[in-house]
Amino acid sequence: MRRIDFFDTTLRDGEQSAGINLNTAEKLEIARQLERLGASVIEAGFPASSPGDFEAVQRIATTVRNSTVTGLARAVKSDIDTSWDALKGAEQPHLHVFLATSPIHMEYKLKKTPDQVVDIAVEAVKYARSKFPLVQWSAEDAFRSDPAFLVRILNEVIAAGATTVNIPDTVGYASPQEYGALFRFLKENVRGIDRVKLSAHCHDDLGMAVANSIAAIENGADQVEGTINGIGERAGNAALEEIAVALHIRKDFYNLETGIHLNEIKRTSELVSRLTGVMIQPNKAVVGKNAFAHESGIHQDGMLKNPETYEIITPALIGAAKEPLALGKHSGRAAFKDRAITMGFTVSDDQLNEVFAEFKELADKKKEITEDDLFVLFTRQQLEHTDTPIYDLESIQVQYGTNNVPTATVTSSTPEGETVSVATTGAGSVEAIFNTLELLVKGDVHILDYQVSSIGKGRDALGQAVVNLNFNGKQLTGRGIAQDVLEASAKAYLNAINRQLVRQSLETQKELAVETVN
Ligand SMILES: CC(=O)SCCNC(=O)CCNC(=O)[C@H](O)C(C)(C)COP(=O)(O)OP(=O)(O)OC[C@H]1O[C@@H](n2cnc3c(N)ncnc32)[C@H](O)[C@@H]1OP(=O)(O)O
Ligand SMILES: CC(C)C(=O)C(=O)O
Ligand SMILES: [Mg+2]
Repeated sequence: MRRIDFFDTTLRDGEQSAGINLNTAEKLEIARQLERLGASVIEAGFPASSPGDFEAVQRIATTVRNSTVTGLARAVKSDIDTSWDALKGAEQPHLHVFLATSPIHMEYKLKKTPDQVVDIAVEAVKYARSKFPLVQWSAEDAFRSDPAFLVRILNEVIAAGATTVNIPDTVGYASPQEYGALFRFLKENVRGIDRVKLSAHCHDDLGMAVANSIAAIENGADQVEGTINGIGERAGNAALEEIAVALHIRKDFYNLETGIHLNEIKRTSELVSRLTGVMIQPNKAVVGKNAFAHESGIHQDGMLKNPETYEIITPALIGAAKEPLALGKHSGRAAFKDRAITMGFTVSDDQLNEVFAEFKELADKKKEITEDDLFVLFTRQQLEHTDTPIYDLESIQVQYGTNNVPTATVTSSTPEGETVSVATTGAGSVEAIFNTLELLVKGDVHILDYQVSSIGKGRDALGQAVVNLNFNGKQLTGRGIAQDVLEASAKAYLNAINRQLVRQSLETQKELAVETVN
């Protein structure tokens, strides 16, 4: 049976979504889960883009063993060298190098003639192959490129040693029929195309990314690229879970295999949603909370008589139906560790002891510990473990009354090691908190977006706040969780700031290390 490889770019193109920034611990958790999901290739980041991305790619490359790990590079020697340093520890070092081929990108963005673009692409692929056994070359904005020029440059990069060639619809402009026809045309006209892997990479600007990816498969693509939950730049990328499930449910029609473990889909989707802070729309295909909810009487009647009347996918197929062991204040470490592993976390014994103590404290406060509560405990422990001096919220007090001006008082330790108390007012309680934190934090902060939601069900559910802000010119997302949404909001604000402080400290350490070597 013909096999389609799944190339997951959640950690690279997915992270390019406005407002998402994942640190190394978060990226590693997602990468491990993608490995369990059965992704053939995991694009872990863009090593030359920042020290943080370099570190994440390097950690993932040396940790993941059952998926090929790759990183993105421009057709520039220094990007390729940096990527080699990040990826050389991988089981099978793989580089993804790209260069735009459409007239508009070549003329206005690259300021190069088509001849120069061919030369640069060939040189980059040859140089990459002198280091990497596997090199994927992507023709950025391929769909808006001249097909004859695509044939020419693909002939050349394949001759130069590319092992995969990718034909992206970078701006999500294609229709399924046109995108499929382009793949058929390239299959028929490019020299040596059957010796390399042919890949499709679609964006969802017109809502056709999944349909276009499947059209490419129908016309000869060996690999599809996309992200979990379809996250990505602008309207996002093709949602890999939708492609995998569509190929499985319509196996009668497509007769293809993918290597994707479908029962890991739900867990992967939730992990990505929670770590990126990007909620899944309830009616989203496959992983939306309503994807299996039957609400109307006629549908419910049909379901009771025969579930197949209205259900073409079962929750069990994507791993959504498994009932976990209940955890509460009487539970011990064994069940707790088992649940951590089931939920996709990798915890050392020391980490486990630390989180277990927090779990017991929470279990004393709450009737029922839900999977959402546990998720918060595991991620908080992993994400806030840092030696970098940061802001650490000690207490918060908010005075609110319909006839008073809301006032917040915050006490926090600062990166300088002092404990500071600050108070000020705002139009509402949240604004008072944010205004107070603005006085506390050294630097320029602007709030861009703010959302609160409850985690789990019931009156004692935890509150989650997500704050998207600009700190000294950097766009950052912070999350905070607490029993009270006001405390969660303050924590989310400081979490965003602290993430940047940790990132800066990492960059300084890297620079010092380079200076020492030189
Ligand atoms: C379709 C895609 O998703 S492409 C991937 C997009 N992802 C990202 O851009 C995220 C990571 N990017 C970054 O961190 C930064 O853009 C960097 C580190 C790569 C480069 O930063 P800077 O050196 O400041 O350059 P800047 O981003 O302003 O401009 C990009 C430069 O790369 C050039 N460039 C763009 N694509 C390529 C390519 N594939 N190969 C070679 N050069 C390229 C541009 O023409 C521009 O060159 P110019 O400065 O001579 O005009
Ligand atoms: C870097 C390339 C593959 C890309 O993301 C695109 O063209 O959309
Ligand atoms: Mg893309």
